[in-house]
Amino acid sequence: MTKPDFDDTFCDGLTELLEWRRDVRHFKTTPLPEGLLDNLLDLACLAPSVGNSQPWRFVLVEDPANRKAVRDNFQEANTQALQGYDGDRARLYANLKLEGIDKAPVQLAVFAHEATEQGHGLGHQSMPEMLRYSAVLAVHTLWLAARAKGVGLGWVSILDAEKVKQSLAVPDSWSLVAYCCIGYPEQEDDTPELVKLGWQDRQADCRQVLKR
Ligand SMILES: Cc1cc2c(cc1C)N(C[C@H](O)[C@H](O)[C@H](O)COP(=O)(O)O)c1[nH]c(=O)[nH]c(=O)c1N2
Repeated sequence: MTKPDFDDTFCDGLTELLEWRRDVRHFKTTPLPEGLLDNLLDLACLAPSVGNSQPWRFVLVEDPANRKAVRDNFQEANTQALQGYDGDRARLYANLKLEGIDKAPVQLAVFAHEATEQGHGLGHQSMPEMLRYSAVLAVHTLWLAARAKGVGLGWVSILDAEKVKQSLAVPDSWSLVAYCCIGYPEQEDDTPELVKLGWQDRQADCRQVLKR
């Protein structure tokens, strides 16, 4: 491959991509064009991984019964989560939409294969969580690649992960990292929904670095 030249125009575009990547919960039902999901997954697989283990495992959730199981799972976990809040915070939480499982045309569960032999154990023997972190990076790469094509992704984690594993009949050695709702967003924004709805502002001092 010819070495690319990441010129200023590219860098400005990359900045905009990072600024305009959103967690999407409101989707159009329009399906993705043929081949686009495969293309996005190919790009996700370019993510870095501990020992080059590439431990991400993708499950495309298409069966309506499985989608319903995940939706029911979310509703139960979300009801429990709500009980952890009181007063105004509880009222605010109850009004948040925290998943797009109802409409997203593509639903993708991402797992980390915790027993993979790929990578020969390099880099995660003392820190086993590195395999899960590697799968997280695949999700983030997918998130950005999707946004670059105008496709939104919403990460759902308000779930009982073990029940998701059972519903989708995946191997025991896989752990759930993300349940991704994917599709065209109803609207685009440069501000996170949780900021707009008053749940959590962006930190003013997010660049604060301790020096030791
Ligand atoms: C690990 C992890 C897990 C979740 C999320 C993100 C990440 C990184 N986010 C999305 C999260 O709320 C969102 O990223 C922030 O609010 C910031 O908004 P933008 O992603 O910048 O739009 C998320 N959102 C949601 O509505 N339901 C969820 O269960 C989760 N879970």
